[in-house]
Amino acid sequence: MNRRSDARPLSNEAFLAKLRREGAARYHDRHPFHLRMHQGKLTKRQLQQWVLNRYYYQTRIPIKDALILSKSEDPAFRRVWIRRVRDQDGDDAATGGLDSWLILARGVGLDPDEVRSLRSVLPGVRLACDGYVQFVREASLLEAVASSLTELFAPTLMSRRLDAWGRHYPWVGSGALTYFRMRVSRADLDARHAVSFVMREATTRERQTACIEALIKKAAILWHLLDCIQADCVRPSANGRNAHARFPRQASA
Ligand SMILES: O=C(O)c1cc(C(=O)O)c2c(n1)C(=O)C(=O)c1cc(C(=O)O)[nH]c1-2
Repeated sequence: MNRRSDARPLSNEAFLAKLRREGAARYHDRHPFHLRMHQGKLTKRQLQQWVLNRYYYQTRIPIKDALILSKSEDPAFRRVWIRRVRDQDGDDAATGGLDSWLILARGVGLDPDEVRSLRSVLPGVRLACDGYVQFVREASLLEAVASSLTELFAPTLMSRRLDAWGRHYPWVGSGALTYFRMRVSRADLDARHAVSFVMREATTRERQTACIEALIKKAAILWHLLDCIQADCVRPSANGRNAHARFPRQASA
């Protein structure tokens, strides 16, 4: 990694191209668990395990975004960024992203209260998501914003996911997929705002390098989350069938 302070900053075009290249190469759309999901190869229980564990990630998002808010001295920045907290928490108890995720949980046959309780979240998933919050807590505002740039790749993944779920898992029902539908445009909007901030603030090569490293770190966190889910529920058992360890309660209705 080039840390020389006399290296000239990349142009915005070259910097953004490098962010895209480094991020895309590591983004979790390529993870074997996602590939299996998109090919329709996940069982109902594996899909449930993903939904249950990913909820923990969702609950960390508004917390890390509140940390980012607290790092900014700029009302204009905060005015835009605070929308991310509201997007997840909603204006009331039934309108936010977290609630949409619980509708998804019910759609895949899970008990939303069980999911909300977080008590069945895998330890490794907890560590990965807490690692994201910890990173943002300790990072500069610029690095923290740069770490959100995995969202550059999220709209394409959401569209692919919507298509795959409609095709391969029709039993889930289209109404349960509102969260993904909503994220296609929201992630795009969020990423655009984050990109313009990063382009404006990363004025030296060192800062640009720190942004790229932050994005790589975040991509690794998302990847590790899926590694944990896969290790728990996709690993082959001795007789060649998938093992389903420690499974949460099913929805009663
Ligand atoms: O389902 C996904 O694949 C996925 C990926 C990402 C991402 O790429 O960071 C986010 C989300 N979902 C998401 O729902 C979300 O709210 C979100 C916020 C952030 C962030 O870092 O600020 N990433 C993501």
